[in-house]
Amino acid sequence: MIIFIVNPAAGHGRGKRIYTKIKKSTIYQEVQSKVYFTEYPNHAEELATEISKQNLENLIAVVVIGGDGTLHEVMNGIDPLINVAFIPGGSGNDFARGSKIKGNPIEILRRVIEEHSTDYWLGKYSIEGDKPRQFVNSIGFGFDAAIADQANRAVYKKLLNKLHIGTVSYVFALIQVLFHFKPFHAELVLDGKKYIIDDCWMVTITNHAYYGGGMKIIPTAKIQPNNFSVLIVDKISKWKILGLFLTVFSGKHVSFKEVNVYQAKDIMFRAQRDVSYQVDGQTFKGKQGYVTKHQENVRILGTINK
Ligand SMILES: Nc1ncnc2c1ncn2[C@@H]1O[C@H](COP(=O)(O)OP(=O)(O)OP(=O)(O)O)[C@@H](O)[C@H]1O
Repeated sequence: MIIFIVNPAAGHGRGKRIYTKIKKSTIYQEVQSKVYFTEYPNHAEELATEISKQNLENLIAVVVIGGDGTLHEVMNGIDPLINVAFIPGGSGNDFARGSKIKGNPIEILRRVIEEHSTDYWLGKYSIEGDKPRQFVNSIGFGFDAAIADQANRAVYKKLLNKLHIGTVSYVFALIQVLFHFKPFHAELVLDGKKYIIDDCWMVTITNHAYYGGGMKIIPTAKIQPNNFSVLIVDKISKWKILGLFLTVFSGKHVSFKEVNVYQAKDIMFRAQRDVSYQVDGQTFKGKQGYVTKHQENVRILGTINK
């Protein structure tokens, strides 16, 4: 049996269109299934929690159709022993890029039924000592999160998304944030080693290479149990940060002298003031975060086996 959790609003209706297409396929008729549609923010998490309480012996996987935000919610509600699959229907879809989920939705569903899988290690994070939650792709503090925050709140985003040029809203937001952003003082502890960052622009902690809808934020980042890849940008000029965002799609930005990449499993971040941070694309404000790699793996179905 397969349980679908569909966010009909993801990707401006793409989630719903994908499920409609799947429903008409022959492979869908071959397998017993149940579907839940999300109706509001955090509903996917509630549904995943409910599903986890049911004793479903013949469950192959919970298949998420939506964006990275929906997957983030499901991962925070689901029992880690339940297999999860992801059919990208959002606007960013970085998890699909990072975990090699390729092909059209029917092909992905076929691989789910054939139980092609990849092990995946989530990140665990706690902000200001709050109850830990999990992230799928990345958590990042500073300039990039401020851009995402600005874009998420901007009135022009909806319009540009409708015109299918949503990325342009990030360019507008980048320019807006660039004018008023002030680097901050931060302290970072990577596996016990302390780093003082005087003019910190951003710190990003990732489970795989992709971010922000296809940017190769840390090109060398690999899915693995032991470490995150951590990117620090400091002491950079406003002009050069523009250059950084132009080269991030190719991954060439990591050769800038202001960009440093580390590997670490336990990370403590503390800024001197509240800064923007993003978790799997959702933006917030905070000062202090603790991030650690999840010990247990989850099994992601529908991937292209390596
Ligand atoms: N029925 C609904 N109507 C409106 N919003 C919803 C609904 N169901 C869920 N949501 C919210 O939609 C938001 C966006 O979902 P999601 O991140 O999956 O898609 P996306 O933003 O299009 O894709 P991506 O994160 O890959 O860019 C989530 O915050 C989720 O809580």
